[in-house]
Amino acid sequence: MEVRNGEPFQCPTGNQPQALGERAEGMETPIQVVLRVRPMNQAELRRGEQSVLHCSGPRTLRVSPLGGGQDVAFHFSVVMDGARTQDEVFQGSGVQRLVELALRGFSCTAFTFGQTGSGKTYTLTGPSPQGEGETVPPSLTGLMQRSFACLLDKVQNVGTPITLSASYLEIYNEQVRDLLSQRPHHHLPVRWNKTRGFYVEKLKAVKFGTFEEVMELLLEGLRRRRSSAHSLNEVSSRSHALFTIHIQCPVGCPSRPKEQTFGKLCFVDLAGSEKVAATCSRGELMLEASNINRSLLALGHCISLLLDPRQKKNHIPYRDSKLTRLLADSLGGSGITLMVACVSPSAQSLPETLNTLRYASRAQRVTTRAMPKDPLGPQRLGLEEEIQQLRQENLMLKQMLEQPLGHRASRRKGSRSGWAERSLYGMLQEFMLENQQLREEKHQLRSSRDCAQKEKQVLVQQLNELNRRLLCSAGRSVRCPPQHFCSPSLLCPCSVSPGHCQTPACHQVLPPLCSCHCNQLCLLCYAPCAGSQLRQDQANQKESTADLKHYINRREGSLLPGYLPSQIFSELPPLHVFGAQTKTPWKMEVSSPQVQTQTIAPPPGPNLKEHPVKRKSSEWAWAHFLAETLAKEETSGRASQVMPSAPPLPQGPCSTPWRPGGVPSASRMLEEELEVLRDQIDCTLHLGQGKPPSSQEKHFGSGQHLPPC
Ligand SMILES: Nc1ncnc2c1ncn2[C@@H]1O[C@H](COP(=O)(O)OP(=O)(O)OP(=O)(O)O)[C@@H](O)[C@H]1O
Repeated sequence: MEVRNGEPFQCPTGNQPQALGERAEGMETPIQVVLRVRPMNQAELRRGEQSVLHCSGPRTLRVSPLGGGQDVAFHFSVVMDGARTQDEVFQGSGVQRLVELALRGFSCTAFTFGQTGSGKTYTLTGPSPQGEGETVPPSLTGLMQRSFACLLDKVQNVGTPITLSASYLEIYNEQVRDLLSQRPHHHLPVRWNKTRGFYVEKLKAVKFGTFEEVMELLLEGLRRRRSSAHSLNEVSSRSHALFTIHIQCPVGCPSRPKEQTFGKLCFVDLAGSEKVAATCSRGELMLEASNINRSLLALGHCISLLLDPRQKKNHIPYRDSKLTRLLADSLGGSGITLMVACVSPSAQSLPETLNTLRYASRAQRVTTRAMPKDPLGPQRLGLEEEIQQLRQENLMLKQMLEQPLGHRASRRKGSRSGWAERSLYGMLQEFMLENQQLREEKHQLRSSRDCAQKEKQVLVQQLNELNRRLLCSAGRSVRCPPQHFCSPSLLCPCSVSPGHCQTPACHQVLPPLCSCHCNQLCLLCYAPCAGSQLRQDQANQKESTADLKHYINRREGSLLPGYLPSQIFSELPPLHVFGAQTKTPWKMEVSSPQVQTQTIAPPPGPNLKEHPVKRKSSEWAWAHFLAETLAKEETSGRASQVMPSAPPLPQGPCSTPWRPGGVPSASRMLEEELEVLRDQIDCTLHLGQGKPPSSQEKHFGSGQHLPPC
């Protein structure tokens, strides 16, 4: 391959688009590039600018730089200078061949490219109408009008009904507008699918059958197309415009008699690249110029990548702009493309002209694999039917989604989509039910946990109380000698830290454990009990002791003057001393809902009869102890011993005179009396426990402990 100007050069072979059509389909075919040089316009002539472009042949353009530099040659399929008429351009550019290929089902594109004011719109549509209602002279009409006429002429000659329709859109500031719509400012989205490639959704396609109809559509779009004036062009297009004719040929068409074809002929009038400084664009013009240049840059980038076969197989960034998306098929797909590069001969425009020439040189090396628009032929019919079915199914599913759930589930039984839907909704319902069950289970577990915690608190409280009782029982298991009653080594734990709790509420819960001073602590918190109650109890204790002393003296005093009672009372545990010894007052009476304080009826005595205070079990425990001691001493004969330290017998009336030798009978009487007293005490104590005393407990001996509380 020959290399010119540093780039590979493929020698043009005349009317290449026509040669393309004669070649086999599916072959790699380069983009055909026609270069048109417009004549110098009035402004350039007024400024006296020189021409730097020279056509040295039908396919060669030479650029002669100012200052006498070396000429640079560019070669294209066709090169046309400014003297060529519109008809010559149409005849020589190969557009007619494009029309033929479009009728055979190919997707054909002719687009113009160049800087602003270089003649692109002029080449495609001719000069702008000079006034309202003015039409372009037939001699000046562009490639489009001539192509329309050519197409309609061929269609009429085919003899079979061919459906023609046209759409016209512009890409203005990267927004697609329908130029045939009554709402041209409404933006249309660009979509893609496998069968159509990129396409504009909801783009209006208007059927036509005559030249007048299609010209009406063209003029309608041209009127709506955005254009503005700047320093280089009074009527400068500010958008890329795509006018597309859709050609639908039925089966039996001479070109492809066995299949239906869908050809396309698209004319693209690109907005011109421009330097903002040169056009003095400001505001909206500058924004438009920015968008135009950006999209043209994306187009040039795609073309550059399409030059490399490896890149072409990988990824071409068509999505960089709306323009490249809509030209994707024409550039790298199955279309046939003709590019008309327009340049100005003026030396002032040389930099932009060189850019256009380089751009066009690259573009003509891009190849497409030309294929009819509908290569599948009959298979397409089946695909279309399937597409139609899928569309209906899609529509149906959309309607079902809009319906209520229950109604939806009951419908469409037996169909595949209905089965899938039922499965999904069934699973959803199952999950919801399971979720609800788990929530309820969680709630129940929480309730059980709370109950267990409360139960645990109660059990811990009970355990503490049992521990306390156990410790108290352990401290009480060794009987204290009267003189060391509740010695410190045997103190129950509550006595270790007396006085730490002054809360009286818990002091009334449990019965007294024993008669030691641990009894005078709170059974729950081990705090000392209230002082007023202690004083009362001390008083009661004194009275109880006095009553007992009096009772014994009354019965035995005359027989054993000054001995037995005095000994007994000298050994009495200092109940009254406890209160005096301890600074903290003690409480002796403990009551609870379960165990009520038991009153004991004392033996009648001089003071007891009218004694208003009832005896408590703790008090009578003392009496029980004293009586038991007395009985033991009487039995062991200690009663004959005389205690010098014994206090004198109390003096008082005595109904029974004392007789020598009467001690045994008196002892027996006393023993009987003590037995009665013992029974009463036992009964009282067992009543405090809520059970009757056993026979064994009823006759516990002197060496036995007091029954547990
Ligand atoms: N071959 C030609 N013969 C005579 N006049 C021409 C030719 N080409 C262009 N002109 C004139 O040059 C002016 C600019 O042309 P045109 O509007 O087609 O440029 P353009 O490339 O489309 O510019 P833009 O990109 O700004 O739209 C117009 O007045 C047009 O009539």
